[in-house]
Amino acid sequence: MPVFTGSELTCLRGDRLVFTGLDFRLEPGGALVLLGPNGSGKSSLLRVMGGLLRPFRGALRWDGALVADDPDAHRANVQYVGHLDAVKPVLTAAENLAFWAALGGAADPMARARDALNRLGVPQIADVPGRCLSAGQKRRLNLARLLAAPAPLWLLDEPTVALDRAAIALFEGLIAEHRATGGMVALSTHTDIATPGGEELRLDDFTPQTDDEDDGQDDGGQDDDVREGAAP
Ligand SMILES: Nc1ncnc2c1ncn2[C@@H]1O[C@H](COP(=O)(O)OP(=O)(O)OP(=O)(O)O)[C@@H](O)[C@H]1O
Repeated sequence: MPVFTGSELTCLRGDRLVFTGLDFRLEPGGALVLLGPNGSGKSSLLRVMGGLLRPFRGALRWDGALVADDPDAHRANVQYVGHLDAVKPVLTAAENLAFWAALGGAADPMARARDALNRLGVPQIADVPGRCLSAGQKRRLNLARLLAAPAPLWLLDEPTVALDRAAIALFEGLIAEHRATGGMVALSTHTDIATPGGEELRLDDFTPQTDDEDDGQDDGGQDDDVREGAAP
C-alpha cells in the first residue's frame, strides 16, 4: 500500500507566496482535512497534491518515488473533484459520468455511471441533461466520479458545498468505505465533515507573514486541469 508525502512544499501563485515549509503524510486509510481562511491556499495545496500545479519548492513522493519524475503516473493515482462542477450541459447526467468512467477504464462505462448515481442516491437524474440539474444534483454527479473512476487518492475541494444533510451523511459514509479499503483522502472544507482519525492541517500556519495584498495577477493558467476542466 502506498504512502503519499509532501516535504518542504512552497507554493507561489502569480507573485504571491501562498504557503511555505509545508509537510504532510498520508498513509493508507488516512485522511487530511485542510482548514484555513479564504485565500490561505487549500485549493492550491490540493492542486499541488494532484500534480495539477507545480510546487515552487519541495517534493511530493508516492511510495517513495518522486512524483515530479512521472507526473502522468501520479495523475492515475488521483481522483480530483474541484469546487467547480464539471458538467456538460447538453449531456445527461449518466452520459457525463460515463465519460469519466471510460477515462477510468471501465469495461461498461454507462453501467458504471448508473451504478455510481445509484450509490449517490440520485438514480432519477440519470437521463436528465446537465443544464437541468440543481446545484446539489450537480455536486452529487461530480462526487459520483469517485466511484465511477476509482483511484486510491481522493482530492476534494469543498466537496459538501450545496449538499443537503442526507447527502453529506451519505458522502461521509463513502469516505469511510474508501478509507477502510486503504484509500486516502485530502479535502478542504469550511464546515464539519466527519473524518474519524483524520489529521487537520491549517494552511494559515504556513502562510508567510506579509502586509502585501494579493496583486491580482493570474498565474498564467499553468494549472489547467485535464481531469476537471476537460469535461466531455
Ligand atoms: N490562478 C491563479 N493565479 C494567481 N493567483 C491565484 C490563482 N488562484 C488562486 N490564487 C491565489 O492563491 C491564493 C490561495 O488561493 P486558494 O484558492 O488556494 O485558497 P483557498 O484557501 O482554497 O481559498 P477559499 O477558502 O476561498 O476557497 C489566493 O491569494 C489567491 O488569490
